[in-house]
Amino acid sequence: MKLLNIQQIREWDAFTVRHEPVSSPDLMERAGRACTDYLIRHFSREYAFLVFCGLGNNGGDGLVIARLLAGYGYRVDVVVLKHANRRSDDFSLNLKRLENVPEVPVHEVVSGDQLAALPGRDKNAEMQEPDSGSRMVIIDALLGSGISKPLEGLLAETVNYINNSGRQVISIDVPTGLPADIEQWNAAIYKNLVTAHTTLTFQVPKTSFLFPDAGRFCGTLSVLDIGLHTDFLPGLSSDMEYIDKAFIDPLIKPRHKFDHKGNFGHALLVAGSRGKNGAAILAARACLRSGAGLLSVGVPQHSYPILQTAVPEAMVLPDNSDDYPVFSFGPGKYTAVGVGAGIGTEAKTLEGYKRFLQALRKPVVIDADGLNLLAGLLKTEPGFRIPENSVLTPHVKEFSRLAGEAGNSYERFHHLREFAATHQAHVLLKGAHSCLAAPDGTCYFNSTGNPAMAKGGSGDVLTGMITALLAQGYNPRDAALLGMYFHGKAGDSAARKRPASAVIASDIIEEISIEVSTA
Ligand SMILES: NC(=O)C1=CN([C@@H]2O[C@H](COP(=O)(O)OP(=O)(O)OC[C@H]3O[C@@H](n4cnc5c(N)ncnc54)[C@H](OP(=O)(O)O)[C@@H]3O)[C@@H](O)[C@H]2O)[C@@H](O)CC1
Ligand SMILES: Nc1ncnc2c1ncn2[C@@H]1O[C@H](COP(=O)(O)OP(=O)(O)O)[C@@H](O)[C@H]1O
Ligand SMILES: [K+]
Repeated sequence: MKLLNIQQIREWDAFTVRHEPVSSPDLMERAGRACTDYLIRHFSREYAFLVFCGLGNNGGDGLVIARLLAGYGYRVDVVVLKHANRRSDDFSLNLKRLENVPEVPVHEVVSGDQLAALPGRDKNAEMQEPDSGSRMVIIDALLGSGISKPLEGLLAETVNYINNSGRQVISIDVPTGLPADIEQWNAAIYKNLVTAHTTLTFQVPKTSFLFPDAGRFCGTLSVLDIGLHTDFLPGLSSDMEYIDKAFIDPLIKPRHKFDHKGNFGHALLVAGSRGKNGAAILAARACLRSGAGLLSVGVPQHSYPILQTAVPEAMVLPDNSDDYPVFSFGPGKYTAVGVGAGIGTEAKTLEGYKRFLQALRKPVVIDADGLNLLAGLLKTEPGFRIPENSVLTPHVKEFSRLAGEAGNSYERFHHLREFAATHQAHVLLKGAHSCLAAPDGTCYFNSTGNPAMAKGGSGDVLTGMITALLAQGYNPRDAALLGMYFHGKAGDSAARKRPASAVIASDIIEEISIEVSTA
């Protein structure tokens, strides 16, 4: 899915109105309907809703949601915040429609002192007397993608009220006060924003949601299809993609009846050192679960029995050293290589690693200490070149060793693009929305994964997965995208079986399933 800026989303909206055709109020109805469907799936009628509406179209969405929820028998109160004189036509129309639903009280707020009189203000009383009222959820439909400046006055006070309410907050389209385009975001200026538990956004994620500094205000993100006209998309230019099932499924190559292991490549992983054999084991298991035909693992000698025992499906290639790898073997006959997880940064490792990379003519994934050593090589040896067909998988700290520190996540994104282009490498910056930068400047943001994966060893699993995909003949871009997407998906499956804090990297491996899914 292409990622668009707000101007493009507005044009898409207008295109849909003209070409479907659909009236603008009907499109708003559709948006409100999609949110309501989500809400009734997630909340029983024991919950009540307090819907905060601004005077623009985001507020209009809130009014539709309130009307529809009431139709399903939920208790709903609406707060209309009179923060300006103007109101949008579709807002006015929906306020009129709500007049025909007498069971939904509408509270007009013109000044901050009225906030204290709103329903559900005393959460503690409700907790002590469970029968006295339903659990209340706040719907934030104050402002959406239309914000033009930082919030002040009544809007800022209301945002503050919402954030301190102790209630679950669900933002419609955009958390109020957050600029939707990352170019507009500036943490020093935008200080009054809703911090949502969930954001229900229309059609596409907004770019600011994907960067940690700004995206942290969104909570869990849910992208709702409101049926904007797909004919609009081919004519659009965007060098940012959001990777979802529709993008990924066509990339997957099927297996055929007469296939044999020789068709799926021979991967080589060079990983682990004394005290870090776990990295080699995790990468090796993940590699095998991701479809490599054969796997050899190059390890220092003390690791030999450990690997043979822990991963019987893999062959083990003992190095000419006891504690850490020195790359006494060459890149040889292998189809693809994964290098770096847990190898350490000893001088002898660096020496062997440099020779190894210079001789390498196969696709390679470089991770962890492999990246730290590479950062040193790029600094001390100006002529040193990253091998062709490389996929680099740094986390933020590793990336800053390669490309320098950045002041914020958007600046880091520019460094990422620049680095991928300069070195003609695919660089996958890991995080909540991992981002793959391709040498041609296109950036691909991941949609899968969750905080259960924030634990040592998750990255080693990703290395093993991408190595396997390269070994099977996927080009570096597709191997990195499939690895990134299915790694997150495996993490999501693992997190459905256990609390997030209890998920470990081995659980992610158990859930790896690289296939076209029906769900
Ligand atoms: N295609 C789609 O995806 C669809 C989108 N839809 C919905 O439309 C929403 C966008 O609606 P929108 O353009 O009316 O803008 P919205 O966010 O309601 O606010 C604008 C109002 O707020 C004002 N204002 C702004 N900043 C301010 C500030 N700091 N302080 C004070 N005032 C400020 C601004 O005033 P102005 O800047 O013009 O003076 C104007 O009056 C979108 O998020 C989604 O929910 C769906 O209904 C259908 C399909
Ligand atoms: N909050 C999160 N949401 C989604 N994915 C996450 C989150 N935290 C970590 N991950 C994923 O887990 C992996 C962690 O990798 P890394 O930091 O290299 O860990 P390690 O080196 O300890 O194995 C990355 O692929 C990252 O995208
Ligand atoms: K909002």
